[in-house]
Amino acid sequence: MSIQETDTQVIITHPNHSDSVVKILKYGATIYSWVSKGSEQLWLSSATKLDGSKPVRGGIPLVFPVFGKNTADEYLKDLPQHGFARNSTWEFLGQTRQNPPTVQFALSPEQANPDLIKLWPMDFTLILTVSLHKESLTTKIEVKNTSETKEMKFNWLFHTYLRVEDIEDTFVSNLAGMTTYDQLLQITYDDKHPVVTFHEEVDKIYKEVPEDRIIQVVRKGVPIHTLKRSNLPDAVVWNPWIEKSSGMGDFEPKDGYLQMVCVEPGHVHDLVKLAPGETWNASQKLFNGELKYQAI
Ligand SMILES: O=P(O)(O)OC[C@H]1O[C@H](O)[C@H](O)[C@@H](O)[C@@H]1O
Repeated sequence: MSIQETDTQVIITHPNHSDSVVKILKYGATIYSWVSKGSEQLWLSSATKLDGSKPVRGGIPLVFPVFGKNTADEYLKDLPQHGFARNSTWEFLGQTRQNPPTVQFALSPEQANPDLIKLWPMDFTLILTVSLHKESLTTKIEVKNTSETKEMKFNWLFHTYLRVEDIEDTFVSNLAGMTTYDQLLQITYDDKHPVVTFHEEVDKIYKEVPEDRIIQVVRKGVPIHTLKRSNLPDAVVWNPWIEKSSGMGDFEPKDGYLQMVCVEPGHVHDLVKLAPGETWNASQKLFNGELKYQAI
C-alpha cells in the first residue's frame, strides 16, 4: 500500500521506490518529512509540535491568506503572522493518482481554525495536491473564491525548510540581479551579488523573479536542492541565525540554523486579487537538478 492514513497524518511511499516517502500532517496539511532516495530533504525542528497545538517548525508549512503581517488591508490586518492555513486541520480528500502517487487535501471556512476564520469573512476552497515522484516532490495549490459577490485578496507561500549539511559553505544561486526587499534592513535594492551566502541572519524577499530562474541551493559546487516555481513570482530566503533561533521556543537544536535554509516561493509582494467564482493555481517542484548558473 503506497498510502497510509491515520487520524493525524498521511504517509505516501512511492510504489516502485520504497526509499521515497513523504509524510503530511492533516494539521496545516504540512509536509514534515520528505525522504528521497533514502535521504531526508527537509529540515524539521526536534522541538516542534506535531499534535496540532502550534504550526510546525520545519517541513513545508502553508502560508495563507497573509504573509507576515498586513496592517493595511481591511480584512487581512486582524490575522496573525502567516494567516491560518498552517493552524487549521485540513480534510484529506484521498488519493487521486496511483503513479506518481498523488493525494489531495482541502480547506474551506467550515474546517478552518474557528478563532481565526472569523477574522477573515471570505468564502473559499483551497485544494492542495501533493505528488511524490521517484526523485522529486510537487506541491500544487488551487484557491477558489466561492463567493458570488465579493473579491478576495490574499498572499500564498510555501514556507519550505530545506535541509543542508553546513549553511556556512552553502549558497543560494540564480537570484543575481533580482530586486530584493531586505526585511531586516527594511530597504529595497537590486541584489548584484552572484549568490546569497549565509554568515548572519538573512531575511529577504526577492520580487518578481522570472519563472525561468531555477533557484538552487549549492554546497561545494554541488546542487543539493533545485526549486521550480509556477505562478509564484516571489521567493523569500531566510535563515534565522543565532539570535533569532535562540528566541524561538520551538527551534531546536539551537544550532539547527546551520543545517537549514528556507527558500519560500510565494506571491507575497502583492496580493492576488480573485474575482467571485475565479480560481488561482500555483505550484513548486523540489528536485535535485544539474548545476545551472543564471547570471544578471
Ligand atoms: O516564526 P514564523 O511565524 O514561522 O516565521 C518565520 C519566518 O518566516 C518568513 O521566512 C519570514 O520572512 C521571516 O521574517 C519569519 O521570521
